Amino acid sequence: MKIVHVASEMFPYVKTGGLADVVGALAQALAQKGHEVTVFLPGYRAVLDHPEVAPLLQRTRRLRIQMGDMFMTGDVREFTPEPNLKICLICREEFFDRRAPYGNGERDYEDNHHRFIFFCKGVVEVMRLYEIDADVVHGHDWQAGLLPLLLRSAEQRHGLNLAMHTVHTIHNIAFQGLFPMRSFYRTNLPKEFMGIDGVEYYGQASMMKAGLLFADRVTTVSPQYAKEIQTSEYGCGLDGVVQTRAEDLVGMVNGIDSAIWNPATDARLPATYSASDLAGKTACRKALLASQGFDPEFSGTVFGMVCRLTEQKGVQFVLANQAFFVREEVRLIVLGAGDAALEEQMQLLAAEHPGKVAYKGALDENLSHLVEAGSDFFLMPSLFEPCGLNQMYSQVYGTVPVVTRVGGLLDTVTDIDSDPAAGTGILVEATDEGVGKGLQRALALHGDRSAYAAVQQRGMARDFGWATATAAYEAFYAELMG
Ligand SMILES: Nc1ncnc2c1ncn2[C@@H]1O[C@H](COP(=O)(O)OP(=O)(O)O[C@H]2O[C@H](CO)[C@@H](O)[C@H](O)[C@H]2O)[C@@H](O)[C@H]1O
Repeated sequence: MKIVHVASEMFPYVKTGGLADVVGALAQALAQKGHEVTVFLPGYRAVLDHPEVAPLLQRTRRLRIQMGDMFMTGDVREFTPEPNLKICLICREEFFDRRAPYGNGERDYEDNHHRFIFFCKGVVEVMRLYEIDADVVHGHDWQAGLLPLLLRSAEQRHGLNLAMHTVHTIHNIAFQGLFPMRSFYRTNLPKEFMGIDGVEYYGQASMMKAGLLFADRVTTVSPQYAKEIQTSEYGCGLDGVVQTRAEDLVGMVNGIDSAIWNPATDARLPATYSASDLAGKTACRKALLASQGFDPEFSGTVFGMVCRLTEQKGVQFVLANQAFFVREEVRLIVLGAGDAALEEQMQLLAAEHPGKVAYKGALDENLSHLVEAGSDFFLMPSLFEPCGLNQMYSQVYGTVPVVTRVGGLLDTVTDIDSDPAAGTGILVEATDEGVGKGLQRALALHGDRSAYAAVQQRGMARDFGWATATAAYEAFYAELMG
């Protein structure tokens, strides 16, 4: 099949969260299965400067993109990291040559709507220039939301076929790409799409809504989240729109990239290990504790957490339970950047209890692997979680996850009390008290070394590799094509 993915992030070139891991792994897995895969990304500074990209990069074509009543120039540069996989970067310095993809750390860039209208239009234009008649054009999240509409309108205008089918995947419905309706003219789409049956959302325009309404099929990243986003509790205001697509909506759990997240081969760790020999895990634990200024021989319980520091990830529940971490014979190690207020509170907690709590507010790929490998428990008490990757990494790294009963967490972690024979983690309610109970259950489990070891072994035996997810996407594409 000829498959085009359109996304704003892709590991290893640019990553702010799980979207990057998924796009990177899925595109590669499909290419390895013999499909002809093209991935479109914005030409961010991070990508252009990436050491694996710069030597391969070719500037291929100038682009002239209509944005309302003016034309903007840009260019497309491409590289081929491996057979069957081509990456096309839609470049325009003014839009994408910036320090970070979406904002300056304090606020989102004010021209994000122009940037991603330009990006989607650039994709369509390159597909036209290269005559890519794709079997499937698969867009991810709000940044690609306008693509189905723009594709179909370009096909009409130019009288050609660009895509047989379009798919839109929701990785997180909380981010919707809202922009002022007065900027809609920049899309050059017919006015009929401005209304309530189009992109209009409470007086603004919503790129996510455009993707949801106009893609042939909609997917999300777990069956549970597919159900949840049809409710007002989790739909973030778009539940009504999702309901209208219920028949075309499917939830498929992400995989994890076993070439990168595998304790037996992980080059980022000081020692590797497997279920049959956990000596390397002990070495990682010591290295993790030492890296945070703790005694490497500490024998209590080590809790780790790696996430974007936002309410979604339940950081507030951890902060609300700070008395637990201060009182008990435990260590807490948190890695995550994000919301300024949460960062400040976490910083304060670590500063007040330097012997017990460590916090690093930055993106650090190496440390994220060490936290996964060296902790006894991984905390992921999300308020909502479309799929989640770290709870899967944790299980295969022999680190017992403590997670809330939501979204993909519910689909991928089995509770040790509800199912003692198959349990791989601790599931809790998404409240301060629920998380507090989970922490106590973790302590009790860790106190019973043979019970803990059994849970660890069951987690490590689980297979979350991309083979299953890739097969699911292939079957889904095949069904789409009839
Ligand atoms: N400070 C830091 N340093 C290094 N690495 C860090 C880091 N902070 C986070 N990460 C990494 O970023 C990734 C986070 O992935 P998730 O899927 O858990 O969450 P995210 O909410 O970003 O993704 C959204 O999209 C994905 C993909 O579909 C869904 O799984 C998820 O539920 C949805 O919210 C992991 O690889 C993690 O290790």
